[in-house]
Amino acid sequence: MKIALLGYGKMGKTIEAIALSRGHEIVIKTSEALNSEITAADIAIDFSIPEAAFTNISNCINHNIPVISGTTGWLDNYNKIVSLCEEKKGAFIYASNFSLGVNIFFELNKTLAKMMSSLKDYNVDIEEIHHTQKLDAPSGTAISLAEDIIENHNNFTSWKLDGNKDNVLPITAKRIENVPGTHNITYKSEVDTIEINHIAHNRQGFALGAVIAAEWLHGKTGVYTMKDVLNIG
Ligand SMILES: NC(=O)c1ccc[n+]([C@@H]2O[C@H](COP(=O)([O-])OP(=O)(O)OC[C@H]3O[C@@H](n4cnc5c(N)ncnc54)[C@H](O)[C@@H]3O)[C@@H](O)[C@H]2O)c1
Ligand SMILES: O=C(O)C1=N[C@H](C(=O)O)CCC1
Repeated sequence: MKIALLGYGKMGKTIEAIALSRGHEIVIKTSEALNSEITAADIAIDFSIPEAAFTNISNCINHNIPVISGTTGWLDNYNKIVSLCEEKKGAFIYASNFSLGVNIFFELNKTLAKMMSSLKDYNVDIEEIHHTQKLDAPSGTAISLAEDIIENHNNFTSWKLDGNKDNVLPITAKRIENVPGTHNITYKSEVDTIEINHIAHNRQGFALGAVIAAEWLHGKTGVYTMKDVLNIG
């Protein structure tokens, strides 16, 4: 496939290497708003910044280019993209985390939340740790994990960064040099602790998942998720 990389930072460069190794061609790579036509590409992969994602994705859909987005921190506009995609009969996948490991972790998190739902002696919290250049907090992955706990556990109605109220699931965000992405979910009582975690060792897993999603989406129309791509859960 001819791929446009919208965002050529840490993730864009990792995706480029994996896409080339799988026989794809990079026809556009940009680290700023695109001036040239996107139509040279078969598909676009957006890993840019929160302020740019909505425009980048809309531009692709308006030009009938299928688009994958891994950019986090723009989801207030997600429903607008879904509507645009339906109107234009476009193709779109967003995932807060494209790695296979995290998508398995998402399923574990839902199952654990269901199992813990009636056990009132446990306090739950989510901790995410990322590198110091990350622009958004909490991470998109932590928000996905929180939304899945809220849906599957009776005790919570919302989440909050550093929250400490009943019925509000607290998320803690830490920033440490060079950490690619760690997520810990902890259920703690007076007598014991149950913890599940996912630790990314590098960015390869995110990038491979994004390229696999692009290969899967090419030739389809509609709005999909990584659950559709990986057929898990
Ligand atoms: N979904 C996932 O699996 C996953 C994994 C890792 C990172 N991310 C997300 O991907 C995004 C990028 O992460 P990163 O680590 O590569 O960041 P980065 O800062 O290294 O790269 C972002 C790049 O986007 C460029 N940019 C700025 N404005 C732009 C515009 N209008 N159009 C295109 N590019 C523009 C910047 O110049 C920069 O080169 C972040 O939102 C991050 O949270 C998601
Ligand atoms: O490095 C980042 O930035 C990451 N962003 C995603 C998120 O916000 O969850 C995925 C993990 C890495």
